[in-house]
Amino acid sequence: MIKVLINGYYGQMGQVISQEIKKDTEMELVAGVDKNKSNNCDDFNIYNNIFDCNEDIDIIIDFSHPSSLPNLLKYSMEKNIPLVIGTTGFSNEDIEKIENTSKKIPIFYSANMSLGINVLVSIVKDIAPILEDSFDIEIIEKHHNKKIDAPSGTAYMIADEINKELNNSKEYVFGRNTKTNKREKKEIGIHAIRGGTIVGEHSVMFAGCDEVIEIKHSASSKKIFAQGAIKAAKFLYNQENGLYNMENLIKK
Ligand SMILES: NC(=O)C1=CN([C@@H]2O[C@H](COP(=O)(O)OP(=O)(O)OC[C@H]3O[C@@H](n4cnc5c(N)ncnc54)[C@H](OP(=O)(O)O)[C@@H]3O)[C@@H](O)[C@H]2O)C=CC1
Ligand SMILES: O=C(O)C1=N[C@H](C(=O)O)C[C@H](O)C1
Repeated sequence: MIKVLINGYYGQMGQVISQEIKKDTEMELVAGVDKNKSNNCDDFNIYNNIFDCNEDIDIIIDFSHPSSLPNLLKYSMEKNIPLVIGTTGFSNEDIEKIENTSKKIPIFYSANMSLGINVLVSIVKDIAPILEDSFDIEIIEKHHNKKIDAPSGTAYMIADEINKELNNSKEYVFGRNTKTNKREKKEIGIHAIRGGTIVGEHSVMFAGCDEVIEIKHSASSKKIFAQGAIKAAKFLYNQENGLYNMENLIKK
């Protein structure tokens, strides 16, 4: 059995992942970490501080908050435990720290663990260079009203992947709000909507003259992310040090 610690255990994702692990025959949840909240549940301990955990852990799954990153990386590195990160809202410096730490332990990082979004990314990467000359690119994401970061990690990931295909020629414009400037060709517009219980929607629009192509992914349950994170954890368990993402998982 692969022994798992969930960081962000009492969060929405932490709870769904915990339920999914309970149904899994190859994995066992042995500890949880969450800020401010600790309860001794029936089967295992929940810690406020990851450094209080001395359990035997095979893999850590993190869906929490960027503030958790320094301790998470330090603990995983000191104990030599592979780490799956699903948290979003990281700064460029945070991403650099993740990259550096992945030279010492295996790390899997993806802002979106669903198969569908990762297929969407590969489609838009293919068509962006064909459409670039005559179509404007806009990304619209919609999420629940409890989401902290905006725009979503996935919206950034989609924009970055498109931009790489276009030789980083694009600039991002977030939520248009101007009375004096019209849209420029070099822009990718990124727009965030927050409301109710929307699980997660991402739409990439290529708007041309008299025609529009819109490619959209809609999540109707958090289970798709939890199941993706569990697959990622099983994949990462056998990997060498390095930074992995959904592309590595899908292509394996
Ligand atoms: N990659 C993917 O596929 C997906 C990524 N996400 C991302 O995962 C993250 C969590 O999402 P979600 O579960 O909905 O959010 P929640 O706010 O419901 O859960 C986060 C949990 O982490 C806790 N937390 C906050 N800071 C720390 C810390 N320093 N150490 C340990 N725990 C901490 C929070 O406590 P408190 O409430 O007290 O602050 C909360 O219990 C977000 O960044 C979200 O964008 C979400 C879905 C899919
Ligand atoms: O906070 C969420 O809920 C989600 N966050 C991720 C993101 O920021 O892209 C992924 C998913 O869309 C759900």
